[in-house]
Amino acid sequence: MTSPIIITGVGKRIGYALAKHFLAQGQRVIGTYRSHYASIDELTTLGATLYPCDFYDDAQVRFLIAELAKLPQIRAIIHNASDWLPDPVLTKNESLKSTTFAPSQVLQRMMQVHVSVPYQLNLALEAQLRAGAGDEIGGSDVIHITDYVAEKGSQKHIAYAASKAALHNMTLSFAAKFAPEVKVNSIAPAMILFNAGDDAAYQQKTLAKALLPKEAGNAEIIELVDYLLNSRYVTGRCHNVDGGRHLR
Ligand SMILES: NC(=O)C1=CN([C@@H]2O[C@H](COP(=O)(O)OP(=O)(O)OC[C@H]3O[C@@H](n4cnc5c(N)ncnc54)[C@H](OP(=O)(O)O)[C@@H]3O)[C@@H](O)[C@H]2O)C=CC1
Ligand SMILES: Nc1nc2c(c(=O)[nH]1)N=C([C@H](O)[C@@H](O)CO)CN2
Repeated sequence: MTSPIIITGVGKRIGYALAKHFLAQGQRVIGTYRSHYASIDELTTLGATLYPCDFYDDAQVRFLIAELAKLPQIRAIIHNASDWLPDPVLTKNESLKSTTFAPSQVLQRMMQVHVSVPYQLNLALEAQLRAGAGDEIGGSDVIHITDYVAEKGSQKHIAYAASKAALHNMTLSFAAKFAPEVKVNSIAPAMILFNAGDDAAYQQKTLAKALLPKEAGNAEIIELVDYLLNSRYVTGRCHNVDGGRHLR
């Protein structure tokens, strides 16, 4: 039985595509999901081991960690799960415009899903990651999927961007802590996949932000993950997949 690759947030889009990709390679995949879609049943049928876990629920996180800590070794952890929460809109006449969460709740949630849970999983699974390297320097991996806005900031997703910046800072710390067996890298995407509600005006405005105005697609992430997993010398770095947004 091969050492598993753990992927968080496999229910849809990039996480789902990553899980399918590794299953097709014959790789053992362990995934976490929050909402149950038909994709979850499909991944189970394809042989994935899946754990339901809402990262906002501490009891579910504790159970997930306890289960994963039973593994003897782990080939890689890909921290993909993410909640793209906008900042609440406040007006001087209202303490809080009709929005779902207060500012403190938005920041707490962003730090929980993008920082606290990856931090807890990395610390809890250090021994398994080192064992997963076999006898090879750089033989196992942690990948933090951040966001281009971690370096640029965002006027409408301040808490989200700050939490992604914190996630990348953990790449620096864990890369030093886990070497030489384990490589730790960030992948910072920009425009990979639009969402169903993104209208033509939004899409045109967003594409125009990059030198290469395109919706990159899952393959850009999958191929970079494969490159990092096959490397034995790349660690502690951020790998941008952003169409040259920084030069626009
Ligand atoms: N798509 C893009 O263009 C870009 C993506 N990225 C990053 O790439 C990664 C993948 O992106 P994408 O596939 O679009 O992400 P999505 O937002 O489409 O999916 C994220 C996954 O994480 C899960 N998730 C969200 N909140 C929680 C939670 N509290 N507990 C457990 N799971 C949770 C979601 O579950 P559920 O289905 O229940 O909501 C979903 O399966 C993310 O880290 C994202 O920030 C960065 C820049 C651009
Ligand atoms: N968890 C998510 N994070 C992000 C998403 C997403 O759909 N889910 N989407 C983006 C956008 O594509 C943005 O990069 C361009 O508008 C950012 N993060």
